[in-house]
Amino acid sequence: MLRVEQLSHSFHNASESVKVLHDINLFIEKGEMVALLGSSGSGKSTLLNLMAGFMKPSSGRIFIGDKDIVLLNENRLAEYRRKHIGFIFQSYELIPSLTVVENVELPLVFHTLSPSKRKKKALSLLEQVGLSDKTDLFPSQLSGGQQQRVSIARSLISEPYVIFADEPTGNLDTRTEEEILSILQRLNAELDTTFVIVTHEAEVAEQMGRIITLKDGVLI
Ligand SMILES: Nc1ncnc2c1ncn2[C@@H]1O[C@H](COP(=O)(O)OP(=O)(O)OP(=O)(O)O)[C@@H](O)[C@H]1O
Repeated sequence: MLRVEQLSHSFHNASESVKVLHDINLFIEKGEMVALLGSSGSGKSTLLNLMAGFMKPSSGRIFIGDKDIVLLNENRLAEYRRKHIGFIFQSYELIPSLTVVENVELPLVFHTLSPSKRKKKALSLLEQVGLSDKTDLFPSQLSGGQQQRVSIARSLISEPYVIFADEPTGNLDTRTEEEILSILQRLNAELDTTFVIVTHEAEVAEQMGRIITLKDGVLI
């Protein structure tokens, strides 16, 4: 369901062009939970950002389902991302002025679903991540692990084909990391949502169904 073919990417600055991904090919099945493992600078975030449609590759193809997202123009790509792709960031990226439930509802603002149905859905997801008692608080009133659980609920609300997570436990202590990983594993099993999780920690990667390793921009 997620297929990358001959993907390469270079960054250009004033004087030079630096190639950071070299001819990447990979296939991820629906419902898989995959770790993208590699040391700092190996190109993990670049690959994730390309697959999530945050930027365009220098060359290659990225199919999500049967759609090559590289061919979409900026507007179409933004719409596609909003409807079909979920994202979990290391630093949560919640909106501080919105409550927990409003943050979770946010990806559905352009959706045709009525406000009451949106809220119902958000509350149900917050229950699934164990935050039913925090729905009307603001992000600053939550711990890091709780904020990450809000962002997990938010990533699921549009029922995306795939959720990309960039070092989702990078800011958390070991015990909270375990909690977050077990929530992701449970959601993966229960909802059959596909997860691609970037990490530089082998212990985190070992808890996923499959490990894809990047070294110096090459899959090994
Ligand atoms: N916008 C950019 N402009 C120029 N070079 C970049 C840019 N973004 C990333 N790079 C370079 O591309 C390479 C891969 O970076 P990337 O962030 O994908 O690695 P990473 O494996 O995710 O690293 P980390 O674990 O430290 O986040 C690095 O050498 C980095 O310096």
